[in-house]
Amino acid sequence: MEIELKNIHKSFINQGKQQSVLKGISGEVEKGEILTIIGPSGSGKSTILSLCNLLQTPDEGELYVGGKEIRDWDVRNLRRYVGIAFQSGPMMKGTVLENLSLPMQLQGRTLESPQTYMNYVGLSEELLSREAKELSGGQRQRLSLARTLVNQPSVLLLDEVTSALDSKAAQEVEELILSINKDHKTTILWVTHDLAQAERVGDQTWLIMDGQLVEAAPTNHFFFEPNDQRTKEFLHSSRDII
Ligand SMILES: Nc1ncnc2c1ncn2[C@@H]1O[C@H](COP(=O)(O)OP(=O)(O)OP(=O)(O)O)[C@@H](O)[C@H]1O
Repeated sequence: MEIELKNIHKSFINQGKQQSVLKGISGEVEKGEILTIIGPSGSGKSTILSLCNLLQTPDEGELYVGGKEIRDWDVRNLRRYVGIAFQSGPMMKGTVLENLSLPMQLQGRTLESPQTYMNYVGLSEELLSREAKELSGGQRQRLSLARTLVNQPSVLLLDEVTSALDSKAAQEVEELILSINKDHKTTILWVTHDLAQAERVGDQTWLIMDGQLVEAAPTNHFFFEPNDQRTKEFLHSSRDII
């Protein structure tokens, strides 16, 4: 098992009040599997991702990554093992090469053959000397994925990585992610608002509502024959909106 959550709780203090955001989440993700995580806005999906690479720590419960409890991981090693990419593909000031090299630079190393990474994600090598901020949304997202790949992560956490892109770029980035999964057996936890995408790419799907895991099932099963009434209602109302 690559990821295992056992009764995970997480609260935040917001405006002086304690807000319980995850209320006892338990679930498992196998090595090489793509888990799609769906649910209403504010239900706790991104918080689950943030626990898996120690951007946050759980208040209660156990979380195993690669068989090791999250609190036993050295943060720097964990972040090499678990890569994360966000909606906007955030870049620092500087060239594409500087941005791509960042993970190595942080380890005091140099990135060998940046061209290989550029080619892999479908970016021209000529872009290496350009300012990263000048890239289009789709190019930035490709670069952001390339940057996570530099560490050869076993797990990738994806938070709405295609939702800011036009449909062509979104499709291309989606295909890129599927080939990363296939080529490297990377385990992927993929938060998305796009239910059609969750259905297309997932092996397993979770529905999170109000900090609880309402339903976890193989993706086909989840979309065709959901068990829980709340899943049926969520799928129904979301499809109405689309
Ligand atoms: N670092 C934080 N500090 C305080 N509150 C937070 C923090 N991170 C998340 N929250 C709160 O936790 C709740 C769940 O947030 P989270 O981002 O996990 O939801 P989500 O399901 O990913 O939402 P969305 O689909 O809108 O991205 C929200 O009410 C949010 O305000």
